[in-house]
Amino acid sequence: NESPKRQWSLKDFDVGKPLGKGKFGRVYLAREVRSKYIVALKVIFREQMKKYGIHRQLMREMEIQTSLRHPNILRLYGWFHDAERIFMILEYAHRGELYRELRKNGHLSEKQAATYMLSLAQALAYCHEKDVIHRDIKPENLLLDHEGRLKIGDFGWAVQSRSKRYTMCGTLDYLAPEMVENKGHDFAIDNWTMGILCYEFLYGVPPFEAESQNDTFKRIRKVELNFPSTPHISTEAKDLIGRLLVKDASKRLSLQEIVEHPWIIKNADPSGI
Ligand SMILES: Clc1cnc2c(Nc3ccc(N4CCOCC4)cc3)nc(-c3cccnc3)cn12
Repeated sequence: NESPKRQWSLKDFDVGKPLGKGKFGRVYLAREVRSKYIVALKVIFREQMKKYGIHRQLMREMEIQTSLRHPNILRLYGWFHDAERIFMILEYAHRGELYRELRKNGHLSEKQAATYMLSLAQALAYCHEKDVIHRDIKPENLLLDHEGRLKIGDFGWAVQSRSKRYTMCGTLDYLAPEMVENKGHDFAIDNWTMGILCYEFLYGVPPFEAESQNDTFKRIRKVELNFPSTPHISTEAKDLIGRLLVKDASKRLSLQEIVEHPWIIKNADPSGI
């Protein structure tokens, strides 16, 4: 039973400190005045939207994120606008960006990495069931709630479609070969990205990082994957990464196979924490 979509406005919120800057605007801590409920308020300037021509993409993002209900997907409760800004009322992730945790500790334990991989696989399986390809799962878009549970935060590049997509998106390090070679891509794109993320969770750096953009492209195209000797990572973890970072998209492990992989079964905490 849907709560009636009420019309929100800025006067319904006490706006607090900025939480961070996104690409097209800022995110603020805010409290809904009547319920005292804490939310994150993402503010995007119409000027910026026009300049980057992201109006359609933003509307698509909001349609998509509003319709998704999953413990590992950040809720979008609603939105409103005034003359110069669009406001998105988002679930507040109390422990901020997973990125910060990764930078603070250098790399994650195998148990923590496997737990986040399981949460991601379950969230993406849910998205794919609803024909949503996220395409931009990178640490900056991953947030942690008050219990440390992973939340996919930003659906900025998500698309709702079955057809192959051609728009270039994502940070270089996360681009899959089919995107670098500008072939079409589909759901398997998120599986490639999970391989990149798993590697980065365990080693603290993405696998194809290189001095120049060109070198990164070359390493991605050749899937030039090597595992440093430290930190020591289990063979099962390397096996999972090796089965995701596969050039032929049709040969990558499916989300279901990720969930059933021995390394995940052995190390992931099903509670997501
Ligand atoms: Cl959407 C959305 C929902 N919740 C958040 C959030 N939450 C959040 C919580 C806590 C801390 N702090 C915890 C103590 O140490 C200092 C940081 C930061 C962000 N951050 C961002 C964001 C966006 C861009 C850059 N940087 C952060 C977006 N968010």
